[in-house]
Amino acid sequence: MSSIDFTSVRKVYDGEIVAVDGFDLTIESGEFLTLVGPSGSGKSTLLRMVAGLEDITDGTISIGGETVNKLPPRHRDIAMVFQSYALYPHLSVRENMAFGLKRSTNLSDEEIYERVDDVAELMGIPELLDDRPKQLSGGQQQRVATGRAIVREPAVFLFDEPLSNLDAKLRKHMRTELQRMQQELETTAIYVTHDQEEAMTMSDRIAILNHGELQQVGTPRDVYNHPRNLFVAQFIGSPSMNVFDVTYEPTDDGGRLVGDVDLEIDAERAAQIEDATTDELKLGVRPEDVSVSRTSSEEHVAAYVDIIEPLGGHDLLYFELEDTGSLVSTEAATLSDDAAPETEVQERKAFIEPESISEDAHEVFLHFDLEQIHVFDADTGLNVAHLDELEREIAPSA
Ligand SMILES: Nc1ncnc2c1ncn2[C@@H]1O[C@H](COP(=O)(O)OP(=O)(O)OP(=O)(O)O)[C@@H](O)[C@H]1O
Repeated sequence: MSSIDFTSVRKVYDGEIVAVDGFDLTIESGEFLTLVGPSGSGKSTLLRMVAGLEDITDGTISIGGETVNKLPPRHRDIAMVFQSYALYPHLSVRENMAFGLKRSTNLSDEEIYERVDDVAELMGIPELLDDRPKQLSGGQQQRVATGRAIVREPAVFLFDEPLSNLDAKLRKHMRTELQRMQQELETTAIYVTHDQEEAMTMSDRIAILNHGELQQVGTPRDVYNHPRNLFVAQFIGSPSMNVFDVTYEPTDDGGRLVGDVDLEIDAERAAQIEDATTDELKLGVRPEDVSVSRTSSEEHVAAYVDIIEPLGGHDLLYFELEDTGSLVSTEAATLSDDAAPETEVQERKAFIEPESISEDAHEVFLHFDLEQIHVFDADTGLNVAHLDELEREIAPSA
């Protein structure tokens, strides 16, 4: 078990392409940390620098307290699992799993095959040990590739999108398997993925990257509920957070957000907004924090039903705002046929059944849960709830 420390890590390719810029992070021993971010944000570069497959332009990376910048990959005590499983086609599963150990340790054949048997048991593949890779399904090959990494008992696992070649169902299954395996072994792991659902379900913490810079690191719940900036807010969560352009107007007992929508806010949030660098703000609200009703109230936003996407367990509903035409998504439970009538959800659902969309009565009123809204400074993208925290970072002695 080993912690991993990144200190001011920077990577520049060809003297001009800045792939990673001033990356600072400590991954605790035994932690499962996922790196997410859009394509080109520097995830693979970071992973490859930990593995020793890429030079570090500036800064240091330490594993278990030892700086590894100049250490060759084979001395770093890491094992990497890639998107392509890279199994040797002419070797059996048993030989594939034993291959690395035979080359890099002084263990006897007997000890090596004993370890291979134990790991095959852990990965649920003992009956495949005599097969060749081409006889295996994608999921089975993935297990062998992971098993081959585990057999080496490394201090650190590095996963580079290991599930992206699998179909959706198998992916979910393997996600659970990898989690179980990691909990059992308690090996420090860095996992790179595009798939934010994978990140949310598997990780102890998630680090979100954009343009080579760390945007936020925290538990899945933390980054979802308290996004530090607009980028994180929109990147994490599916469907994405709804975002509106608004400006702020003070009132006697708080303030109002006015623009695409018009909402009253309390004094605490008003005080946060007053610290923003600009009057231009972005209001964010997650789909599950928007509710729909037929009746108007003081704090509502008038909208029209646009699209209904049935997703099985629930429906995803899209509305167009009456005044501005902005689209808003929200979620509603799908009703079973025998659900009690008169429930609020059923009434809501009945009101927006597709048949009713063409009728005049399809105007609805959206209510935002004011406790759950997020406000961002449009210039800096920062969540106004984090502005004072940022000031402390900039001027720690103040
Ligand atoms: N060998 C290389 N030479 C030059 N530029 C590179 C090299 N590898 C990566 N880059 C650039 O560095 C930046 C970060 O790339 P990287 O592959 O780390 O991103 P990523 O987040 O892993 O992307 P993806 O999700 O598409 O794999 C990109 O601009 C990319 O074009």
